[in-house]
Amino acid sequence: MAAVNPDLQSERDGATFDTNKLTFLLDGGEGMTERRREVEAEALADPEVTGGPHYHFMSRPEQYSDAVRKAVHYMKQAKTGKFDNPADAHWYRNTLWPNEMAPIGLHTTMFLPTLENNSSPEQKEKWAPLAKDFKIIGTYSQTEMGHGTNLKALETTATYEPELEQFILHSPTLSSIKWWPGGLGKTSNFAVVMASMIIKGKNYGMHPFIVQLRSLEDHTVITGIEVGDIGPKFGFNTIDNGYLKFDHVRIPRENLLMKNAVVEPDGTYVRIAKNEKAAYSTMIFVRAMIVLEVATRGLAQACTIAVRYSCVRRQSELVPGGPEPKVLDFQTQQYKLLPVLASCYAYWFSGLFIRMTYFQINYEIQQGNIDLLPELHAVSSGLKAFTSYGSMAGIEQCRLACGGHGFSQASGLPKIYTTMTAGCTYEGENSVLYLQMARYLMKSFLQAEKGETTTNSVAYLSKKNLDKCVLGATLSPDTIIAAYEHRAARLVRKAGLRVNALEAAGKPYHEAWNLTSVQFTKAAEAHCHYFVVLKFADTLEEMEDEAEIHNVLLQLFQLYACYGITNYAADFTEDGFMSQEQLDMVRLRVLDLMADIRPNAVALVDSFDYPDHILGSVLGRYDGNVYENLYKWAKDSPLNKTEVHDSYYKYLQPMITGKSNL
Ligand SMILES: CCCCCCC/C=C/C(=O)SCCNC(=O)CCNC(=O)[C@H](O)C(C)(C)COP(=O)(O)OP(=O)(O)OC[C@H]1O[C@@H](n2cnc3c(N)ncnc32)[C@H](O)[C@@H]1OP(=O)(O)O
Ligand SMILES: Cc1cc2nc3c(=O)[nH]c(=O)nc-3n(C[C@H](O)[C@H](O)[C@H](O)COP(=O)(O)OP(=O)(O)OC[C@H]3O[C@@H](n4cnc5c(N)ncnc54)[C@H](O)[C@@H]3O)c2cc1C
Repeated sequence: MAAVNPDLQSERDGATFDTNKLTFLLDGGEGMTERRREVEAEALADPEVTGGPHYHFMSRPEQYSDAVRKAVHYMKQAKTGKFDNPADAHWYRNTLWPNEMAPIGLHTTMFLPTLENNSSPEQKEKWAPLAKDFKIIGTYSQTEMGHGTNLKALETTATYEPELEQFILHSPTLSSIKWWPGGLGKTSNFAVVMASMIIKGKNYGMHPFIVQLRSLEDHTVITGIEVGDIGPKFGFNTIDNGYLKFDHVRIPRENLLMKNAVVEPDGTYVRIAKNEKAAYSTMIFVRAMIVLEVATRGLAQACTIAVRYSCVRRQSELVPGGPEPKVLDFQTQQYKLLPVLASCYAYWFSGLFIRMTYFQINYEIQQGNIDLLPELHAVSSGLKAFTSYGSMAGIEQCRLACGGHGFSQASGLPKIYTTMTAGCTYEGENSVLYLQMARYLMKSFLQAEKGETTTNSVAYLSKKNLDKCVLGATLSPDTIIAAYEHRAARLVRKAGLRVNALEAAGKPYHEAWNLTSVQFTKAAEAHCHYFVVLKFADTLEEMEDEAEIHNVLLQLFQLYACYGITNYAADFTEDGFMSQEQLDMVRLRVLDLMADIRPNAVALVDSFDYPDHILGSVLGRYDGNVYENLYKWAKDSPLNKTEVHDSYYKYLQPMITGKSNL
């Protein structure tokens, strides 16, 4: 391994805490870190994983094809049983497809979970082993060209025919063509298809059906089905997001996944699930996972790259006539990066929380207790929206902080950005999800107005909130939480009262709601912000005695909270809750906290523990040897394969010399 750039080494030498210990906390324990590192090390040593053509120097068809090669490698490994622990599989996949979507990504994240959670026991026994063993490869096909958000308006029909005990799948219009599902275009031979079920002329709404799309012998498309790739996108080059059109395709009655609703042979419809939105369960699962796995990890990688590079990059003067400083020593550079780094830690702890909560509540739901489903739906929707937007903005900030080299694919940042930003749209567009959370907030507000106690994430709505902020220079977590509670409660209340007032003035509820929806999305955002602050504070409180780590995490917590207050100053001050003096103090504390955190900046990103292969960045290399590797990168560019490019002979030569050597 090459020697570490002394500018980076000095940062590591100056850190006040042991990065390994912080890594353990982030991973959920020392044992988890060790196992992750083992899986990554094994993958990194495998030429099938790290070899192959250079991602950025391939065309899109080549990128897809190479991703399929890797998929086959993954499936062969998985078939040996080595990934029976889902976490192992996850680490392996992250190393195999760094910041890329795998062509079989939907198979593992949505197809298999839907089979497992929406099938009857007999169906699960039939389909899950086939999917687990990759004997069938599937995707989750819900969105249509005309509708992704409004699931009640999905047009694909599944019409039951009792005589033959079959459903007939059909795409009646252009807008009903399934559009976007990952891995649908070329890779999958099966899909869970969400279609409106019609029995004897009655529409029972969206239900999941398992449908074969392609032959298991030669991958040819099943008669009556048209399927293909939807073409180049903003990112996601390695995955074949697809379209799918049905022309009266017949499937057996048993292909309706029947955990939540059964259709008997004579066409009698029997609903089993207690909640009519039971068919939406896979979306909750994925939203809960996106917080940590997509939003936070993407941001953590971007922070790693930008912070390391900012300690290697020297530019301009800090002391007149003095040596060029590391750019991270400029206060403005710290202001670009350190609040983003603090938000990354904040999201991380919320991500761990929602992942754990999902499994706890889902277990209850599986036992038949659905009391906490609305809370889970609201929190997972809100956090998905809040963290994916914050990460998208943060990654872009990291790219800008890298100056010109940030614009090069060599930085790794464009790929991280385009992959991550899709998370603001898929699995529920962010505004739509904030509005789902807002429905929950409105209901909770009405409960609180009636004097009822609200619980869980909205417990603060029925509490007596402070009228005046008591935040002082010590920035104690309790006073910070109280300030965020006050802001969220006030915005929720203001929006709720406006709905009531508009209704009292004669507007129908739906109109009053739409006229308040901007306020409500802001209230939902404020609620999520409060929640993320709260979970960060909880983490600090639960930490065992690791004083050095506690100190630096407390600084990050305070920076996250203070930066949030300065960014949304009006929300905290306009009702007289926070004084101008307190706001001024908070603004200055942001600057002080950045100075406190600055010496640990590299250690804080090193603690994310990303191998260079996953970062895929010349700027963010662990060894900091940026310039020699930028030079090498340029030399490897396909345009440099020949001294004179073909286009010269084709176009320039005839113009310049009047002749052509072609
Ligand atoms: C780990 C990384 C993996 C990355 C890969 C991911 C690749 C991407 C895949 C996809 O994008 S798959 C497609 C995802 N699609 C969506 O997310 C669609 C978004 N739309 C919706 O979720 C819904 O349509 C809607 C916006 C929630 C509205 O639905 P609907 O019109 O049916 O609702 P209403 O009749 O208005 O009722 C709302 C009512 O229902 C409750 N509710 C909504 N969703 C759920 C749910 N999932 N679980 C439980 N309850 C739900 C909601 O709270 C309302 O309740 P009340 O307020 O009426 O009590
Ligand atoms: C990369 C990627 C991968 C995807 N993978 C899959 C997949 O594997 N399977 C699958 O089934 N789907 C997939 N999708 C589709 C995805 O789930 C939808 O695109 C997403 O749910 C948004 O729906 P839409 O496209 O209909 O947006 P629209 O709803 O058309 O959004 C357009 C605008 O309208 C606004 N809007 C819509 N409804 C409302 C409302 N009720 N109130 C206020 N504003 C509203 C939105 O906020 C947005 O600003 C994928 C999409 C992408 C980009």
